[in-house]
Amino acid sequence: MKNLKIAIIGGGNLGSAIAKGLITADRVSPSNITITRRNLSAISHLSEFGVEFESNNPKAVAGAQLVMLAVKPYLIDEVAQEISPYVAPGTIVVSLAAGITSARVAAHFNQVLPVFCVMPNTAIAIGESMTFVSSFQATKEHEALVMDLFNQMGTALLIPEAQMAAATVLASCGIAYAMRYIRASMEGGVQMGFTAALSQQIVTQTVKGAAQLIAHSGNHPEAEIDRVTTPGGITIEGLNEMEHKGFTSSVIKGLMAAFNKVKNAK
Ligand SMILES: NC(=O)C1=CN([C@@H]2O[C@H](COP(=O)(O)OP(=O)(O)OC[C@H]3O[C@@H](n4cnc5c(N)ncnc54)[C@H](O)[C@@H]3O)[C@@H](O)[C@H]2O)C=CC1
Ligand SMILES: O=C(O)[C@@H]1CCC=N1
Repeated sequence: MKNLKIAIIGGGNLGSAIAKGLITADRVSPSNITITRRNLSAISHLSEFGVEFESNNPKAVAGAQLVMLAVKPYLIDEVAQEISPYVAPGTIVVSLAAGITSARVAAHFNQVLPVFCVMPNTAIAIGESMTFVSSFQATKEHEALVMDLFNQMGTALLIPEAQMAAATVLASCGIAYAMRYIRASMEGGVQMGFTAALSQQIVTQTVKGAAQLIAHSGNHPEAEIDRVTTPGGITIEGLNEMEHKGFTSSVIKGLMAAFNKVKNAK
């Protein structure tokens, strides 16, 4: 794994986060990772990690054993076409583009290649991603390699591609929805008199504790809520007011709006 040569095409938010995650996990040598972007100065901060930079995509993929496509979905066809003649036989192609099928990516290559759709979230930069993987034209060995790679940077699950749209919404977009809850709570904290910085510290630790409680116990969240909620007490006042204002319904409606968007991606 250390010697695996990886090209990351598109050093934006996700591509850079993956580069950092790979290096932090210490399973791939930084010098074996090449990251591309049209404007290289925008990713110069990654030089401290020891990765290679390249503005020429064909050069970056030549010699790579695994190529990650981390450009916006509307650029996937163009980039796959561009690199197709330079990709060595047997190269593993990982598409990170939300809403783009692996068959569509695979069709751009003039040879049969193992293609994976991989959907992480930005916590991949710190090894805490929830990542989904689906495979196309791949062997069990390819699957094991890709799963091993992404399991180094959080938790990876192999799923049928048909579930990828829902997975994208719940985990990849989901990290933004969780952040929005954190921000809302922080604003409440400021209104109650905490500084923004202290409010952030309090809410961050509280949300981390909540996530770890259910992760460790496997309990349903409502069982943990029951432990907090004194009958006729303070917590239930807040919970019920949030529900009167449509908290659960808002979250589900937001998820479904995102789900419809990703299912209709072009
Ligand atoms: N940001 C996220 O949390 C997640 C993003 N994704 C997917 O990852 C992909 C990238 O998303 P982001 O990183 O958010 O976008 P981004 O816009 O931050 O990054 C894309 C990068 O590709 C570069 N680029 C554009 N054309 C290029 C080319 N021809 N050659 C090399 N680089 C080129 C852009 O300059 C940009 O820096 C998208 O397809 C998105 O659906 C998937 C899961 C999560
Ligand atoms: O918002 C987006 O389109 C991308 C896909 C998943 C997370 N970010």
